[in-house]
Amino acid sequence: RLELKYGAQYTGKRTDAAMNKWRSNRFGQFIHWGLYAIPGGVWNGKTYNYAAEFLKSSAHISTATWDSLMYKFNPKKFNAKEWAKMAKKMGVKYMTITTKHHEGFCLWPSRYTDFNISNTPYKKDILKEIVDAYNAEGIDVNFYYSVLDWHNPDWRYDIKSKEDSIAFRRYLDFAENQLKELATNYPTVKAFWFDGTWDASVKKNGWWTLEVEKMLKSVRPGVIINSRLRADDYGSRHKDSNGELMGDYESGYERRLPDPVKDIKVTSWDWEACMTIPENQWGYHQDWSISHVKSPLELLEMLVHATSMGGNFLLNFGPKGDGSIRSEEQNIAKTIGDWMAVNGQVIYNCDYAGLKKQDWGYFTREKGSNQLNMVIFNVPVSGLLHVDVPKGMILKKAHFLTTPGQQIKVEEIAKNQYLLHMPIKLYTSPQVIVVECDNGKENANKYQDAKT
Ligand SMILES: Cc1ccc([C@@H]2N[C@@H](C)[C@@H](O)[C@H]2O)cc1
Repeated sequence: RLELKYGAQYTGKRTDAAMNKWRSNRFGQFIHWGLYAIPGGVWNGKTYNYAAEFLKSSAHISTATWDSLMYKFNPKKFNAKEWAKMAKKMGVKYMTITTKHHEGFCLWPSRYTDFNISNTPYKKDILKEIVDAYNAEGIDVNFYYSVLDWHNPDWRYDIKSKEDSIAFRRYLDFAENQLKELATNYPTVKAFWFDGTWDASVKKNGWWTLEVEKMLKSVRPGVIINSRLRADDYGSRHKDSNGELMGDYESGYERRLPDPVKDIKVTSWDWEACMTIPENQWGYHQDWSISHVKSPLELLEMLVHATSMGGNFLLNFGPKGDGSIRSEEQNIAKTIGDWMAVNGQVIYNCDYAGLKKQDWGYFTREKGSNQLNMVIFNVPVSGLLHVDVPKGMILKKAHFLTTPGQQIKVEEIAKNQYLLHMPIKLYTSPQVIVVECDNGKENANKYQDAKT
């Protein structure tokens, strides 16, 4: 093991109330909203297929031109309460919003830069309106903050000279001041989601990433920090040079999920996957015909997949420049929300159940419960749902979550193997079966292993 000054500060999962709430939330709404939402991926009549929040670079727009978009930011259709109501109906328990993305524009009236909401025609503290509206709906609010900042002249991608290190040190002070401002002025913030930390300049300043984590936790005790902020003494990110996870949860899954077999080890730490609805658009893009747009059921399966592996799922919305939410996103919120209203108990406060992944879908289990949840996406033509149980686990009764009176046949077919007999019919939404189980029982060894 290497002696590290800026490595992981603890090992294992945090079990304090704030982290237990973060974990039990499971389902969150990501919101990417900034000046990039105004052009929405189109510049001088040309559509750029790359991520809309990168239009400044994909369309080679000068900083002066891009920054002048600030004078056009005046979301006439913005209504924080409507956003929060839609999120509530979708069934999210938390929301993470871009306070400042790579463009450097701040949604809050920061006293450390004029490139902020107070100098737009909108003027008001839009971040406060959003935080208050979501909190009023009982939804926790987390802040995304990009360390990478295209606007601030002190930003550096690498440190190649004395001037670079002097300028970048000014930048790090600026960023730390902004973060302290956010943690102080928005006291209900529950977590910070850092992005834009992959460049050499940040990797060479691992000390700063630990200083920021400590500062935020002293200003806002219990606050949760993602691993993506952190670099250690040797520039190792997310996990330190001893392989220990830094920050409070792993945030390496972006537009992808851990494999239920190959990546099963993620079940031993906290993690979150963030996901776009199109193939790769975080900010609003006018033309979603340029890539696959995930259906509500595809996204719902990802949410269940994440819960089944003990992780959170953060689904991204990109509001338009005028503050309205596009119809595809409204539809997804409604469809997922309708399912969550009936089946949310197999997501909220649920975790990895400890069983082997099966083709028909996913297992989840509520902490300390003797009830096993089975969420079925792929109904077998036989109607027979195969279950392999760990040694000592016995399956007893089962029923569809929505029809507790109607038993589903549970048949033990071999040592630690069961079949559940699912009625064969057309199902048009993911089905949930709850199974009463006993642990720590010795199975009657009535099954003979073959000799080979
Ligand atoms: C190469 C690359 C850089 C930054 C990103 C940002 N991280 C996501 C969470 C979004 O904020 C995206 O703009 C994505 C890809």
